[in-house]
Amino acid sequence: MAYLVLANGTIFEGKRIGAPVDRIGELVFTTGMEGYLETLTDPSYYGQIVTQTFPMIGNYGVIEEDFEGNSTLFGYIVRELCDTPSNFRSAYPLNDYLVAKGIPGLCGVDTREIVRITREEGVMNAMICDEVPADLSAIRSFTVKDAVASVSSNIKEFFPAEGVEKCRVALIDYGAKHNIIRSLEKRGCSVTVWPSSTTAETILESDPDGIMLSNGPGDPKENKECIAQLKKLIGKLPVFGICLGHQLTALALGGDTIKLKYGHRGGNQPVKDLAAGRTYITSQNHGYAVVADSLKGIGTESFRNANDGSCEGMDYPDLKCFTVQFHPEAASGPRDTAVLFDRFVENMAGGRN
Ligand SMILES: NC(=O)CC[C@H](N)C(=O)O
Repeated sequence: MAYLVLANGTIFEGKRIGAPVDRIGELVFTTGMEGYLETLTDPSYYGQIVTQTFPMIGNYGVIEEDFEGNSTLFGYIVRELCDTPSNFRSAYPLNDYLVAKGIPGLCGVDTREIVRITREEGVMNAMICDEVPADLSAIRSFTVKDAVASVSSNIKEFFPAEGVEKCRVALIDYGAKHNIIRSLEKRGCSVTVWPSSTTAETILESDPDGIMLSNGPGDPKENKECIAQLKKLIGKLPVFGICLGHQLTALALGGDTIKLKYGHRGGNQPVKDLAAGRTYITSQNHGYAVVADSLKGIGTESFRNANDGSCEGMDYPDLKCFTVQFHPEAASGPRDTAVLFDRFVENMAGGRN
């Protein structure tokens, strides 16, 4: 028996999976019904213990081609872990992956109850452990720190366009999912991935046609240096920001972000396109949101979450910049908003500011 101990004192009993280590993290849940490999390899989960609400995980094993990045999450909680995967693409069972990556987890946990508590009380810290600690202060005081620096690449990397090169994109890697790169390559863009610590001057010297700002982990406000660099980039070239990239753009332009009660994670988040009046079902993974009102006169809210009314996108037409909170690259989840990559390519093909 092992335990998941929540900061509010609730204790769940379960069976160990993955690496046999104790770990504290921020406990979150994802409602994705598939895509556990993409979840496990999305760098935006750095510092978090992820609970899967879908009751059986691991039944199609591990397929490395589906990975979105490095595994940086701190823990993994499932109702039932399948150790007899059946899929022609599966290379090995999921537990082998968790062990190899040093990710501790629990199975046999009532994940519905975790969701109920998190929805009622808000997101909180928790610990995966073999023995319940007498004092919960270490759990309560944990915070996710230096998240972006911990997951961003240290080196510049180049990915050629598929077919004829139409545009050259500079992608700032705050913890980018691979499918952002693939979505651009497919549309005739070559992509240079830059570490998050790169200066605006270095990026501008490389003479790209546009700048893509990736997703990434942690509190957007922590990234003071990245925000300072963005202030020098926005307005110079077409910009497209996703998730953390959306939040950092808002902060760079003088706007504000807030922490949501329990965030949006999964492949079934309804988002309304405010100009077109239609709603898309989107893939999401975030705990913070932009305060649209804080950007009055600077940008307009383009998308809004149909469940809780939080901001899901901003347009800054004068700056040839647009950003979204959800994930148009999907992986996993619905691909309905992939058309936003086409909009970015059109902005780049239309010339520079
Ligand atoms: N996927 C992301 O980019 C997440 C952004 C940010 N870390 C948040 O949780 O809101």
